[in-house]
Amino acid sequence: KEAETQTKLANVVVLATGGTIAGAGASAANSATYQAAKVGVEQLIAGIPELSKLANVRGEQVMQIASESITNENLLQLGRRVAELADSKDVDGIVITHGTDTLEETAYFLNLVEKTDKPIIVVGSMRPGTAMSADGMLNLYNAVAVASSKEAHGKGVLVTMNDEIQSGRDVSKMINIKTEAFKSAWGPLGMVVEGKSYWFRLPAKRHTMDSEFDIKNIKSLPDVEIAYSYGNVSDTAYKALAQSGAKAIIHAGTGNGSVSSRVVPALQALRKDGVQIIRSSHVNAGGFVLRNAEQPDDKYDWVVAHDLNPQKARILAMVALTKTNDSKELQRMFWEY
Ligand SMILES: NC(=O)C[C@H](N)C(=O)O
Repeated sequence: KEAETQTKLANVVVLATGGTIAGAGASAANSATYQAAKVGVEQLIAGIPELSKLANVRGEQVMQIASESITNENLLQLGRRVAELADSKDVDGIVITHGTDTLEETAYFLNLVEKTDKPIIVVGSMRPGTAMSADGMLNLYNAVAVASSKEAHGKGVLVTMNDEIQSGRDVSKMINIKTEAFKSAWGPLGMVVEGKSYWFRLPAKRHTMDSEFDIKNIKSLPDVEIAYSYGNVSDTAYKALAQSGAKAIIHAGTGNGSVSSRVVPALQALRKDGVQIIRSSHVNAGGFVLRNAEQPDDKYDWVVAHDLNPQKARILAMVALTKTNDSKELQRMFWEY
């Protein structure tokens, strides 16, 4: 009987990349002062014996870094490993443990390029495992629960933090000191409670199986950079980024992705030189940038990022530029993904 239930469990692979979920502090009181990326994947899994009731779980250490240091090469390496595992008949679901600082970028990247309907869950924690009320254990338990569930198939890359199931496309780190850190302007897709998931809505944007992008066809990612806007901003950063080889610049704009009159001439000139200009917004609760609102995008041949924040806009721009450098095509992709 025991053996029978064992064989029915889903096979879930935990790909560990580091972050605070693998962090360690000097004392249990250190919830904010600690070193990220210290604990190995075997130890993370062994720390939660209850996982064995949810799935057959095995771990792989893909890298061991704090996520603020992730590079495009790291993204590609992770993406390729995820694709290999997703292609394997022996794998039913994939969990990626990740630092929270760039978790939203990696989750969105995988959401765009992984051609699978198998569950891919990205998870992190706000406190290291050594701290009182550490959140990593439950977040990881929830990630494995969702990864091993039938209902999570075909819903794109997901993020399980603070008992919520979020779309990897929409979710963003909104605060750096609370365990309730990850939010989406459009709300979570569901909840996971005591190892069971409860769903309320589905992602509307193209992802995974329905995406025109495939990690297997992406050899490298082009240089896309972000320039931040504010009162009295100068055009120095924009020009410098273009000069250093950026193929597209994400304008992390004020409000509705608005552009200072001090910067507009430089952006017009850069576009004429072939650099793609993509207007996003750095407003905290989620921007909503529309074409030809605030700036004449049609006239200047600029692109708008719509509701994608600057760091997510950078991910889509890089992936999109592997296929096209046509601004109209880029804009279509920014509406569809
Ligand atoms: N909470 C965290 O995971 C933060 C850490 N700096 C990281 O992103 O790796």
